[in-house]
Amino acid sequence: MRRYLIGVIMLALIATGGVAAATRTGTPDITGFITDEHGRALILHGFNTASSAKSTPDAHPDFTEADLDRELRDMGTNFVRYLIQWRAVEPEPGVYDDDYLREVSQRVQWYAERGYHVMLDMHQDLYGGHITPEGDAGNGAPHWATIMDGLPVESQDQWEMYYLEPGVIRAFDNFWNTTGRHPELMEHYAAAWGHVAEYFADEPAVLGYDLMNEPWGGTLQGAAFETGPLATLYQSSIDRIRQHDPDSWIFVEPQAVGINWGLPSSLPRLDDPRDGDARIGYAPHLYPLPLDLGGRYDTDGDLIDTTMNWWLDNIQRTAQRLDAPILLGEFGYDATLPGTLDYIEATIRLTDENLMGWAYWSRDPGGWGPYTGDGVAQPLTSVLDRAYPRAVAGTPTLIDYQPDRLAVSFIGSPEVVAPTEIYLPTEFGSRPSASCGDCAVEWDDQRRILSVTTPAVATEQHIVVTR
Ligand SMILES: CN(C)c1ccc(C(=O)NC[C@H]2N[C@H](CO)[C@@H](O)[C@@H]2O)cc1
Repeated sequence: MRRYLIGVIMLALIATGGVAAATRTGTPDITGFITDEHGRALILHGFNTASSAKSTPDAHPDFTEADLDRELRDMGTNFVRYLIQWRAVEPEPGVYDDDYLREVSQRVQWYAERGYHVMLDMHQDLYGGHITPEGDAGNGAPHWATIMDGLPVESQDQWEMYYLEPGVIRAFDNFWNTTGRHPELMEHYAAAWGHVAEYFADEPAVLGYDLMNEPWGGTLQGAAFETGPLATLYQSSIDRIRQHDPDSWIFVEPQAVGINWGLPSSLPRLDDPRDGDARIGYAPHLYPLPLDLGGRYDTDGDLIDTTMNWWLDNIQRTAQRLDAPILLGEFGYDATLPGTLDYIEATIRLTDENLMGWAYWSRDPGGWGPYTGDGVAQPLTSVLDRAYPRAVAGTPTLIDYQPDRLAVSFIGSPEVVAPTEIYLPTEFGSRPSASCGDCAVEWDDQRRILSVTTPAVATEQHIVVTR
């Protein structure tokens, strides 16, 4: 049955022109970079932290400062897609819980003190916890915004199937105002983002905001959804954020269904009213359909590679339309299955080749995660512990990682005088050497970061670090 489904999907993807990208050649289609306050291009490596925030009463992830120290020591990450919940931000209509935001801020400080960049993800799955009386399915929206008009939600063994329940579809249709009866819900959501941005506008560690996790259009799907209420919500949220926060990056996601798998998105370009260059980022997720159907990279690797290339071509096409840099907001799989570590490595190699950052799904303990529930490191940590350029003093043109060396090339800039920072795992030893032409090199053995200062000129710079 699974093979049949995969065959049908291949035909569908071929029909949509996806197969045209099966054999990618040439230089990557780069649509800009996420930059820091020094003008450096950021290559972000980190985790979604954490799925547990969906169900904890206080909406904070089960994650401690010691957990972060372990992650930094073991994998040298510099980024977090940090899950927050609308239910906690706005527990009653127009009433914001600043105690919750203060508690979020305390956790943001953990990251700030360790040089991380934080993206706040207004996370939802299945609309919200109030789609079932037990609160055991969805997460995100508060009770007052969950309007199902009495339609049923039957218990489901597979969590994704809740999305097809009449009550859940109606909750989404009321939120998107597809019913025409609740325009206030999207207005509340955008205003909540305005309040969050007002709270964090002066927090330098907060890189930006991911406006909605994996949007679902209810009865409205595809282009009608993405160019309709989804674009409307994004634009009103951007406008609300920019009333308080002129400089943070604002990230948008396509609808999850189809695009996670490799199909094209119709998301339209959005306007950033800030002074200066737009700071809108595109943050799609990657879950190749053959894996979603229960495949494994050791047995279905060729098809997975093909769909990953379709995914790449389609997200780059959307990013060009949005004129936005790409950040892979989620990817991951059951790391206890044969082949998964090779899949994860292949995904990270794809992000290197296309000069994009990523957030692994997720930081939670368990088969997909880097640690067991007892904090014991899993083999996944070794795959994710990989040399990479955290910040680049210009426009990156190459990231080429091999087990014994890392090559980074970029076009320098007179406006960027801060050094290029490269994280090196312990395999590179405590005295790594770099060839970098006319440059100055500084090694921080504690943080395992090599700082390379190159001429601030608009010529191509090449750094090669060897073990
Ligand atoms: C039917 N719909 C709308 C649907 C189905 C499946 C996913 C999904 O697997 N998403 C991938 C991962 N992302 C979330 C967190 O953002 C995780 O719970 C999923 O494993 C999303 C939407």
